[in-house]
Amino acid sequence: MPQQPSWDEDTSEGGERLVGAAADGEDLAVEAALRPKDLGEFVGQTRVREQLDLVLRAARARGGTADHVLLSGAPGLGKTTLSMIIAAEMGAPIRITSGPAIQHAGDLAAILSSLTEGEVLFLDEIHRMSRPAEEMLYMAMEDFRVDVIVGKGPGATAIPLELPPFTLVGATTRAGLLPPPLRDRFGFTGHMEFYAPTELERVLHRSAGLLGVHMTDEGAAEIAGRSRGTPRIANRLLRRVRDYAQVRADGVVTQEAAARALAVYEVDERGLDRLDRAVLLALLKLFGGGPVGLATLAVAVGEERETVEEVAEPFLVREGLLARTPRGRVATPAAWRHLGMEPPQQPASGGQEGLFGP
Ligand SMILES: Nc1ncnc2c1ncn2[C@@H]1O[C@H](COP(=O)(O)OP(=O)(O)OP(=O)(O)O)[C@@H](O)[C@H]1O
Repeated sequence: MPQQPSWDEDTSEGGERLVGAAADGEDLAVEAALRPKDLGEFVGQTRVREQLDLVLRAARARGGTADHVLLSGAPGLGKTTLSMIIAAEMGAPIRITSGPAIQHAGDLAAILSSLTEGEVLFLDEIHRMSRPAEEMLYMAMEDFRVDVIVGKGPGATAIPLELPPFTLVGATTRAGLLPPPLRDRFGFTGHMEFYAPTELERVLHRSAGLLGVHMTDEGAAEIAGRSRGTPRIANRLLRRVRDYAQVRADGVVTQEAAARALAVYEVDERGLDRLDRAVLLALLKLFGGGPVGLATLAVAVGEERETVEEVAEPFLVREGLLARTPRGRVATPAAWRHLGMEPPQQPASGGQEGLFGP
């Protein structure tokens, strides 16, 4: 059974890796300038964009606020950007917070009671909110009302507080993590997909234009192919290639400059970095392609078990280069080919016929 990688895992050390999907300090500094401002500028995600366009147009035509929106998908695919676009398209202000920042129901009550009519509340990592806050949110979403508890013990009283209508935009890496009562209160759920290389090329051309970087189509294609389907990574790689082009070339991001620059940073043509390749190499060279247990594999690459499992594996699984099986980790034929080796004729010991089948 192929495993569904969980995007949460890909974030753990994301900020420290050039190909990590979580935002690092530099990303945060430049991302504001690169964010598309309306749905027309937002590249890709055709289905979500069309569905959202209908939701927003209908709300505008009714002169009301838009339904609550849930956006699910891996980090760096544009959930924050989309929430800002929702606010802009509705001509409404936006308040941004996150699940981990709301640990007490009182924190949430304070935010909700200060919202203005029609305001968009963006709640990132909504699955990480505390239980009491979550329960308060149910009522706020449905009835635009919260009960503020005053006092403690038997003398505690609930004071109802009316809220102005608002639009909650929740973001989560996995919609499945949300309790059904919360999930059901969203009028619309958009699933963000990884971007196709041609879409990332458009993201890159747009960013290059905004950053004043000269880039050829081939240069964009070279970076797009290494960006792991993620606009945040594409923009980050673009900045590193721009540096290289400035210092070692004539400032233009060509295919050659991009390939050379990303070789310096050890990001290969498929977007694998040093750690990803070390895991695959150990699997192929030391264990004949597996199956091998995670702990053994981690020792072989000199990394913590969690680092291999949470940082390297999700992308390798997603790319179809590695499979997690009940008997251990197994390299697929694509992994052998990616590292320039011939896959064995017979399945590696352990009967992985499925992987080597026709
Ligand atoms: N569809 C898109 N078109 C153009 N640029 C995009 C698009 N999606 C994302 N980006 C760019 O990628 C960067 C990261 O996007 P964003 O912060 O919205 O991702 P996110 O899904 O909210 O990530 P996280 O879950 O880590 O908060 C933004 O700076 C934005 O410029």
